[in-house]
Amino acid sequence: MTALLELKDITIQFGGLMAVDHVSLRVEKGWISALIGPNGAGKSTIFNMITGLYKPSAGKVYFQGRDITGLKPYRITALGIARTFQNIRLFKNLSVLDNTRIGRHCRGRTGMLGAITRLPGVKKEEKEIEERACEALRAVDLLDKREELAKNLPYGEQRRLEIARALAADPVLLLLDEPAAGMNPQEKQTLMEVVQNIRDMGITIMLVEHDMSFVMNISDHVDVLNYGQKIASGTPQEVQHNPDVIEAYLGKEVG
Ligand SMILES: Nc1ncnc2c1ncn2[C@@H]1O[C@H](COP(=O)(O)OP(=O)(O)OP(=O)(O)O)[C@@H](O)[C@H]1O
Repeated sequence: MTALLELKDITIQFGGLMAVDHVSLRVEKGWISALIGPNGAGKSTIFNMITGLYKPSAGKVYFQGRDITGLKPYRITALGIARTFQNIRLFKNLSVLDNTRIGRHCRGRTGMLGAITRLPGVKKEEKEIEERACEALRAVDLLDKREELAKNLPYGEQRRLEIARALAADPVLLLLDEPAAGMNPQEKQTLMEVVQNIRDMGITIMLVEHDMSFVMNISDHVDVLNYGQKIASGTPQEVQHNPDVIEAYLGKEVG
């Protein structure tokens, strides 16, 4: 069966550095799939190749069976892949709702001219954008904060707002880059519930995360990278007991 996302032998070099070295992996529809590995292993670089920010020097990215290698980021978003970034990228002085609406612009039809000239379709589209943005906020449990300015939200909620913005693009696959970074245990618990809720909405999730207990608790599948190479793949339990994985984490307990 065709995987929702499939990387085949993707490779990228930066100067002499092989940042990602012939990595193949699959993400099946409905999974929460994690990509883990020590610092500098190549995890974010893989996200950047999936989303079109970097073009692999070799290998292919397939999404829903279609070759999307090297497509522009906006085309990849339009095909159904949305993402968050490691660092917070909100418009701090805009409301929570407006920040979420921005995520929807890739689905807009009427464009700038329509908005300026107030063509009949615009009002309908604006209403639809607002409805979808509210659905995304509900999914991350922030709907009651929609009128707040983004900068007034506590840290954990700002990170959930970023997820809402990505959700507003109506993704089939959502990529989360270190979603739990910097969160306290309560914020992580809420995030875990939110991620599971999003999966239950039928959206497949791939995440990069350093917090091993978060990863091991939430994931259906884990791929492990070290120095740009894939060293293990399987269920959380399988990778936790894999000697190569234990060694990559320098004997630290994984999980
Ligand atoms: N644009 C770039 N130019 C040069 N080197 C880069 C670039 N992007 C990433 N690298 C290098 O590629 C390697 C992999 O980086 P990447 O950010 O993908 O690692 P990571 O696994 O996400 O690490 P972390 O967990 O610390 O975020 C690192 O050695 C990094 O310095």
